[in-house]
This record gives sequence, structure tokens and C-alpha cells, in this order.
Amino acid sequence: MTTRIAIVTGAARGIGRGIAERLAKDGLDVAVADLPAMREELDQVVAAVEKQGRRALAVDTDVTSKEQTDALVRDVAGHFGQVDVFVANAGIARVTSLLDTGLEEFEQIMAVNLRGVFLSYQAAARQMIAQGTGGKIIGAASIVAYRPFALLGPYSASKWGVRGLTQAAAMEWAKYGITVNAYCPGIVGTAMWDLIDEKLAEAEGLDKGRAIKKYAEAIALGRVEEPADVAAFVSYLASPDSDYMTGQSVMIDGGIQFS
Ligand SMILES: NC(=O)C1=CN([C@@H]2O[C@H](COP(=O)(O)OP(=O)(O)OC[C@H]3O[C@@H](n4cnc5c(N)ncnc54)[C@H](O)[C@@H]3O)[C@@H](O)[C@H]2O)C=CC1
Ligand SMILES: CC(=O)C(C)=O
Repeated sequence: MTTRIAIVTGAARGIGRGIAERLAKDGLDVAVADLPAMREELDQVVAAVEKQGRRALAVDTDVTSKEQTDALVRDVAGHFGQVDVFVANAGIARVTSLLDTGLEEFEQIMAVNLRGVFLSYQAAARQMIAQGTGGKIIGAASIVAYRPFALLGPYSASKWGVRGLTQAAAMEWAKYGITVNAYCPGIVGTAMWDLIDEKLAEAEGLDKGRAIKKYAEAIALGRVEEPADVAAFVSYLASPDSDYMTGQSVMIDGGIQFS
């Protein structure tokens, strides 16, 4: 069997890095993409993938740009011959009340979290359709795609949008053998939550580090999530074991939300 090729965006750190390393462990060759400012960290992920005996490629990409996202897929297909798995992981969080959110901030969140996922899904699907191979398209949603967090309103709306986009893409592309699913993590201990903790602590008059502790009390399994917890589920979504699953946004949160 030929080696499958995956692309992971926002892969320089956090959950994206965890996913890239896990897919490499699963035997896939992996292209990792992130903003140019993250190149040093991205190169470390390339080294970690290669250490597992897999081929890797780093591509500077801003997923808000159609040109760059199309080029990412084109370059990876040119380099490795095909694209089998696309993980649209890149995202940003902003802690802001709805009344205080300026238009520019709202649009920035939507540009990365929703437009970026749309552009990623579209570029990946066009490549997979042209190949005639089917494929696995996977997006980053969140538990807030089901029930928002106050002060994370625009962020929550963007993730709600990812859930809708994932359903529509699954409906449209099933006939090409492409499945489209999303992962919905809870509270993962990454740089993103460092920022959320700092801003929520400020807003709620808590000391730094207290907000994440407070929110983590809601986790039934009793610990903050790690990137590897998310990556284990993405590994399943990227594998043939999930071939009969499409259009789903699945909570992997240690038991915060119960639907
Ligand atoms: N940390 C958490 O608790 C949760 C995270 N998520 C989602 O998981 C995904 C990954 O989150 P984390 O690893 O925690 O975040 P992170 O902030 O640690 O990493 C995000 C990565 O995305 C990159 N990125 C940002 N804007 C980009 C752009 N325009 N183009 C390309 N790359 C860009 C960043 O440079 C960074 O390397 C995000 O979509 C996030 O919304 C979902 C639920 C919970
Ligand atoms: C960042 C995020 O999506 C949550 C739920 O914390």
C-alpha cells in the first residue's frame, strides 16, 4: 500500500503539533503548515516527524489567504504526489464581551477560524476529487460549537460555523468518497488556553492560572486535556476505521458537555 499523505495547518505548536506527530506515528507522511513567524517551531515539528522515520515538509501558510491555502495543497501534492488527509486545525481565540467586540476583531476571528477552514476544506476537496482517490477532511471545532462560553462569543460562533460547514461539506462530497468530520476539544493546556486564562482571570478578578483551574473543575475525568488526547481521536478520523462516519463534530473533552 502506498504511504498516505497528510496536511496539518496550525501545526507549529499545541494540538496541531500533537496531531502531526500522531499521524507520523500512524505511518503517514506529513506536511505541516503555519504562519511564517512560526517557522522555527514548524521546523522542530518536521524534525520530530522525520525522527519517526516519516517524510515531512514545512510550508509557510496563512490560512486566511485563498492563494496561500491553494498553494499549500498544490505544493504538497507536487512534492509527495497526492493528498489523502487534510486537518484544518489553525485557529485563534479572543476573550471579549459582545458589547466590546469591534468589527475588526470579529472579522479577524472569523477570517482564521471559519474562512480559513472553508478555504482549507475547498482546496483539499478539489485536490482529492481531481485525484479520484477520496480522502479524509477534518476540521477543528470545539465544545463551544454546541454551547458557547460567555466572553468567547465570536470565537464560539466561528466554531459553530465550522460545525455547519462540516455537515454541508460531508453532504456534498460523500459522492467523491470524501468524509468530512470535526473534533471538538474541551480545555486543552496549550498557548491558546494560556491566553484565555490570562484574559478570563482579568475579567473575573482572579489571579493568573485560576481561570483554567476554575473551568477545569467541570471536567468529569478530572484533568486538563492534552494535545495527545485530541490527536488520538484525529488519528481515528484520519484512518479507514472511520470510513462510515461523515458530517460529525464530536466532543473529545473529558466530559464537560453531555448532549
Ligand atoms: N486549546 C483548547 O482548549 C482548544 C482548542 N481548540 C481548537 O484547536 C485548534 C488548535 O488550538 P491550540 O493548539 O490550542 O492553539 P495554539 O494557539 O496553541 O496553536 C494554534 C496554531 O495555529 C496557528 N495559526 C494561527 N493563525 C493562523 C493562520 N492564519 N494561518 C495558519 N496558522 C495559524 C498559530 O500560529 C499556532 O501555531 C484551534 O482551532 C482551536 O480553536 C478547540 C477547543 C479547545
Ligand atoms: C478554546 C476552546 O475552544 C475552549 C472550549 O476552551
